[in-house]
Amino acid sequence: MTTTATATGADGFVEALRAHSRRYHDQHPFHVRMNDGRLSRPQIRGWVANRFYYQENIPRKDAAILSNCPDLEVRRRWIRRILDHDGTAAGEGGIEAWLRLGEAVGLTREEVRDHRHLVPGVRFAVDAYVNFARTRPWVEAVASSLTELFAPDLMAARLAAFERWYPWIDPEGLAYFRARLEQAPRDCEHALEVVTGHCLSAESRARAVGALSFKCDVLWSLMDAVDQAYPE
Ligand SMILES: O=C(O)c1cc(C(=O)O)c2c(n1)C(=O)C(=O)c1cc(C(=O)O)[nH]c1-2
Repeated sequence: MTTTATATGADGFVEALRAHSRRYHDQHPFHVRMNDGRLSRPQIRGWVANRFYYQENIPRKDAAILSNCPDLEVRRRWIRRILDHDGTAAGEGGIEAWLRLGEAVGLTREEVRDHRHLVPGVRFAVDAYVNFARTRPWVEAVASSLTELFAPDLMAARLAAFERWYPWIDPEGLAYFRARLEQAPRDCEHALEVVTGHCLSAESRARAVGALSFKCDVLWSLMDAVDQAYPE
């Protein structure tokens, strides 16, 4: 990508980050087919079961960022992400909402939780993301979360597509995506504030852009693995 070359001035930096929308997984052929209503029930089920591994690892990724972050004020806000996914009691939170999505598409909670459908490429992609957050400087890990800048448009399109093309899925099962429509903009506003506040040199900006590029690869690889496992 040529985007790293433009990661110099403050405006150019944000522009270089936003330019990654061109590499976002909304353009992956599997997502395109999903939003065009062209996926079969087994394909939808395969995606939901595999994406669960991403969902359950997001809070572990965020805990890794917290453990590496020396800034009290950042931690105070970042911790909210873990609570959003884990909830604060049984029956709450994003992971629970994803399990309900699983039930709505015809999967038992057990078969989603025990990873029997999880394919190696999805495991590798998600594990790479968690390892990145554990081992890279925390600001880079924050930058890698910025794919969420592009997520709300995809969530809105996905909600509309599911209601239109997949009427066999109980709309109540889509609550996870509705919640993300509000959570993602709040989360990425904070992440962008952290990244623009900490990355002041050309070098640190290039590293942040590189981190976002890596994350685009994580999401794309995840979709490649699902696409290959559940062919048309
Ligand atoms: O369904 C999607 O397309 C999608 C994408 C992303 C993303 O762009 O990383 C996230 C989510 N969903 C999501 O639900 C979520 O909680 C989330 C957390 C993060 C992150 O990197 O911290 N990304 C995403």
